[in-house]
Amino acid sequence: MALIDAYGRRINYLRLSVTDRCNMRCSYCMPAQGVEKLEHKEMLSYEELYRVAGACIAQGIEKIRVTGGEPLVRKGIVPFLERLARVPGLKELVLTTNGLQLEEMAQPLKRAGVARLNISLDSLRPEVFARITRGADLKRVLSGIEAAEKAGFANLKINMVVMRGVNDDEILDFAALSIEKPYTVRFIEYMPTLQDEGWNAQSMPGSEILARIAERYPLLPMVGAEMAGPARNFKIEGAAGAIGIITPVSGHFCESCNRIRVTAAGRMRGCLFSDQGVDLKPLLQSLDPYRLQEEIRRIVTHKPGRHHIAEPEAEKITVNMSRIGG
Ligand SMILES: Nc1nc2c(ncn2[C@@H]2O[C@H](COP(=O)(O)OP(=O)(O)OP(=O)(O)O)[C@@H](O)[C@H]2O)c(=O)[nH]1
Ligand SMILES: C[S@@+](CC[C@H](N)C(=O)[O-])C[C@H]1O[C@@H](n2cnc3c(N)ncnc32)[C@H](O)[C@@H]1O
Ligand code: SF4
Ligand code: SF4
Repeated sequence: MALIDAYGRRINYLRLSVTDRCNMRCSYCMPAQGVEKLEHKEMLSYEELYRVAGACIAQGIEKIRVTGGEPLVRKGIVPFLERLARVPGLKELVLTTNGLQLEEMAQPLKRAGVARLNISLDSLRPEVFARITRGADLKRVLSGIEAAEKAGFANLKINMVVMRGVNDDEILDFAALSIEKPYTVRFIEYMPTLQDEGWNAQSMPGSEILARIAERYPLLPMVGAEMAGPARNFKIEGAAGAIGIITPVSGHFCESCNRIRVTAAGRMRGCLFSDQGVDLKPLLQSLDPYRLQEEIRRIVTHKPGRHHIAEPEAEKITVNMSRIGG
């Protein structure tokens, strides 16, 4: 079965946020005081998440990315992933993490059947990293990345949100990382999810990021893989890894969007930047197993064509990234 939306886009990728809790407080993701936490009963249980994932896979989802908050802080995550990885029809189970717990968890995640990891890392300088994350220890994340490599995770992706005046002076250092290491280092435009004053001044267009890298290193364009996310990829000649640019603000990739989301509060939504969605909890109580599948199809049918975040006259909505999962 295939899920096709009103714009003819094939939806085969689910981003599943398993918790709103996080052991970092990145400045671009949450306000300094943090965000109001969900109560445990407001979140889906693993059993419920498993049923939602199963219903999505039965409808045509082939790739699930587990995210959060920080997915690795939820107790029992490894057995849950192990069970999820075995659902027939699921081609790829992948995870996005801040890397803080990978030193201990990389091997168990590999054994559980997680195919790939994307790791967020916004600075290679301890003080800058601590400032952006409001206190996290860079060393632990770097050891976590190493542990992931040792555990056998190939094609690690490193996600860097570029912020002008904060970490843009490290763009070339991150690009150089892709020369030595077989990682795909991805530069992400800062999105106005918090509607914070001055985000526009900090958000750096992908074209400028690319130009800075291309000035120093010749870049070769690469072809995108099937079920790939939103990045455009390049390679520095002779590099072990690759470079990706994700431009949700300056050049949105909505026309090729292939995803739906489930938030930590158990809402399925069609678009990162739209409030439209459905509360899955009552559907999971229903005795009719087809109601959940019908609602998944309805969300896909009504999926918005695109976001309008870069348009000054558009309605401004605050997007709680740690609940939605990015
Ligand atoms: N605007 C927008 N941004 C997205 C979307 N999906 C992911 N992102 C952002 O892209 C960045 C990277 O996301 P990841 O969690 O690594 O997922 P991905 O890029 O889909 O990963 P791959 O499947 O490995 O390509 C994060 O900043 C996300 O918030 C999307 O559908 N719309
Ligand atoms: C919400 S986090 C959840 C997973 C995990 N905690 C992590 O940080 O990788 C998922 C992704 O969203 C990205 N993100 C959060 N807020 C963002 C923003 N305002 N602009 C761009 N990317 C953002 C993060 O950099 C991260 O790569
Ligand atoms: S959810 Fe991810 S991006 Fe948000 S504060 Fe936590 S580590 Fe940072
Ligand atoms: S903003 Fe919405 S439509 Fe555009 S790529 Fe993201 S989820 Fe898809």
